[in-house]
Amino acid sequence: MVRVRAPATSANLGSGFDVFGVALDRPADVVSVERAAETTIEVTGVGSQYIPEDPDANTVGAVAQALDAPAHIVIDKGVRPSSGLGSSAASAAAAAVALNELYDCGYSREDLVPIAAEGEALVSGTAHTDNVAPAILGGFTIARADGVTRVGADVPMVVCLPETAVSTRDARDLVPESASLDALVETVGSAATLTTGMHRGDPALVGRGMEESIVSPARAKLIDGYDAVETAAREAGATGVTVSGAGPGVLAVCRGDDQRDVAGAMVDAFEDSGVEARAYRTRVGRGACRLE
Ligand SMILES: Nc1ncnc2c1ncn2[C@@H]1O[C@H](COP(=O)(O)OP(=O)(O)OP(=O)(O)O)[C@@H](O)[C@H]1O
Ligand SMILES: N[C@@H](CCO)C(=O)O
Repeated sequence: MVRVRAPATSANLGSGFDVFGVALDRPADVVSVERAAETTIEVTGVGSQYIPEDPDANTVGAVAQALDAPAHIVIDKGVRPSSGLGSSAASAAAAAVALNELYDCGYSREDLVPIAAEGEALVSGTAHTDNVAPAILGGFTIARADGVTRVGADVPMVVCLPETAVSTRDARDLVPESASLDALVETVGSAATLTTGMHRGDPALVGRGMEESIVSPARAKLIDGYDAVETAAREAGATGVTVSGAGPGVLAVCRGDDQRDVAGAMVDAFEDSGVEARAYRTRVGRGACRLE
């Protein structure tokens, strides 16, 4: 048996829609695989009641098929589905790494990124790689059609998760089909600022670099209390706040000593808006790893 842990991830970071992603040091999924004649799946853990065990409907089934690696697969979910924390990607990334070892397929970590993205195509309609890339490689990743660039980074963050669900497929329908040149210029400036901030481990630059006005404002409307949560997080010291992935999770970048205050302020602001929420104090973390 091979067991692999793959972390939650936050995609987009505002200015990098479908391109940027970070691995978070928690929460995470753990996937165990054993050789079998045909693929079967068992799901336990957070939100498992919402996750299909049919291999044709689960992201790990798509990965087993892409690798031609049938297995009995047990998924222990730590990352709640439809959260904006790359739940579907965490399982797919862990399965890709585990099945690659189980069957000695010999793929590199980079090779496994588009294979794991087959799971994203299954659940969201597009094989976007911005969650599976950091889930497999760790750190901050820049995912393009021609490959992934990884930047090691260490920046404190808070992700606050309201007790509501947003499907990535539905949230993708809200993304505008076109944008003005002004909005594009702002986004390019932000993306460059964010990338430099990740290189330097500078939370102020990363926070400023998340600003954009094309995708996140449209999606924030799906999250009850979003504006109050953003204001509260900034007042508590966050350098930047945006929708995590497709939402409803909200991502805030912190300096470090203010992480507890930011987390508390975000939970309180959600609760003042009538929404239960929990916050994770986390940082940019490592990618999928084998467990003994
Ligand atoms: N192994 C899996 N883990 C989680 N969700 C899965 C899995 N397999 C299939 N799904 C389905 O995928 C959907 C959740 O994926 P979705 O992309 O909407 O959320 P997410 O991964 O939490 O968010 P985001 O991609 O925005 O970070 C749910 O409908 C769920 O049933
Ligand atoms: N880039 C994707 C990430 C979702 O996980 C989106 O925002 O739709």
